Amino acid sequence: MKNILIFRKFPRKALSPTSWHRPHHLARFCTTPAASLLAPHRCSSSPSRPATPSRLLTMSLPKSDACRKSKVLVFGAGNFGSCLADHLADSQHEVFVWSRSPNIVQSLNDSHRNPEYLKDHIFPATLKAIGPEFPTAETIQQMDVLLFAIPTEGVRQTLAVLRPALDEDNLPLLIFVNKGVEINTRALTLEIIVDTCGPKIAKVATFISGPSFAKEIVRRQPTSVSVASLSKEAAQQASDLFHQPWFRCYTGDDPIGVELAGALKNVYAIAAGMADGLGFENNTRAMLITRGLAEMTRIGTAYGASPLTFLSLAGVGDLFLTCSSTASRNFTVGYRLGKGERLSYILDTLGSVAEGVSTAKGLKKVIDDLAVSAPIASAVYGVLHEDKDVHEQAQALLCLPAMSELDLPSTPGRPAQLLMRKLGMEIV
Ligand SMILES: NC(=O)C1=CN([C@@H]2O[C@H](COP(=O)(O)OP(=O)(O)OC[C@H]3O[C@@H](n4cnc5c(N)ncnc54)[C@H](O)[C@@H]3O)[C@@H](O)[C@H]2O)C=CC1
Ligand SMILES: O=C(CO)COP(=O)(O)O
Repeated sequence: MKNILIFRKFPRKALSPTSWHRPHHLARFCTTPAASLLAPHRCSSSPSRPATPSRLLTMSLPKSDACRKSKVLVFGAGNFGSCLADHLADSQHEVFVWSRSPNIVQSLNDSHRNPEYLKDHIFPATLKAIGPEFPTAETIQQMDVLLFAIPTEGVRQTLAVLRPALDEDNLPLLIFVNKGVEINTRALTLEIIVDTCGPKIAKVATFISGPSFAKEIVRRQPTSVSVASLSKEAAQQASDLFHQPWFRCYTGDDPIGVELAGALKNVYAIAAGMADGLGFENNTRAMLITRGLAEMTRIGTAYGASPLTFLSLAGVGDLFLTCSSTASRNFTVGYRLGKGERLSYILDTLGSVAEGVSTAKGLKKVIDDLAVSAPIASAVYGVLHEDKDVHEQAQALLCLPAMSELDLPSTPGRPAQLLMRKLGMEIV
């Protein structure tokens, strides 16, 4: 598979070695390593800012191209956009975050806080917020990296506005972290990029996905993610940008699988939440995670992704995380449905996006097109979008006939092949 590499090299100065040992906010907040191991870091004038366990602070990364300072623009100042902006600013990159909310822009710039998301967190003073107007072409063209942290339904519109500012011969690194499928078109983000920006740009787009709650990343809890692109070099550069001892990156070349895994696991997290809400216990959750993984792998293989990708951080890693924690918004939606709340009320009061709700709709069309067996995803779709009763759907699932445990489709690959053809590439 031949890729033409057209994005810019990071042209930035090398960081001082100490900056890899200790991100700047920790340098500001931590006094002695022993104190930092035992207690959250304190700022005299502001509330606590918990940080990395001190032993990690003494670890250094090998010197490489990663040690270059990049100019990064993050689209979206929700939970994940803010959290990744925080991480990159702490790694000494020059980071700008764009928000549609004037209140968020002002608060991030004036008090280094996001008034709507990660409210307890104090962001690095070097992080600059811009908006609510869309960034100008001049601003965009100054960036080495554009990072998209908005829900999938907003990606097409954002890229359409952005496209005229992109120069195909001098591209920034383009990184996407959303986890969803577009409802009406069933498109993955890679396909949305082909449609709005063309194949040359899509070939170097990079996807980051994995078990990564924003609220834990800002507390520097060790986290690992999959980083995938059709371009090996783009994946490596994205990994270099993000990789730290507390944020480990693993590269791969199956962006379709990584994207699908990230989108699908949200639907199974809703199923696991429903089971919890209905009062089922640990055996049931383990069953849902395992059978959910089997379904995800079947859908992914029928789509043309590698089945192995579903065993990655983006696959089983994220599935396990979101199916087993009330910190997951998707799990919470399911839990509240299981407890009898109405979906419209849950979504009105959730305060943040749960992508599994819209993905279940797009996914249903994908499952029907591929004629693949996905009873759990279909049951979730029934509750969310056909107003079916959650108890009845659970009962119907439990009454399915016994079946073979490992059953992958024999003729995999149609949608991925079509997508690769749009990209002017073939699956090898
Ligand atoms: N929160 C988390 O821990 C993680 C989230 N993600 C994914 O990242 C994506 C964003 O999630 P969160 O930041 O958590 O959601 P959020 O609900 O906290 O924030 C979303 C942000 O995007 C903005 N937005 C929504 N539609 C937009 C549009 N059309 N144009 C521009 N901006 C728009 C919102 O105003 C908000 O600032 C989702 O796809 C999610 O699945 C991925 C990994 C972890
Ligand atoms: O994807 C996530 C963590 O990896 C976040 O999950 P939720 O969107 O369900 O909160």
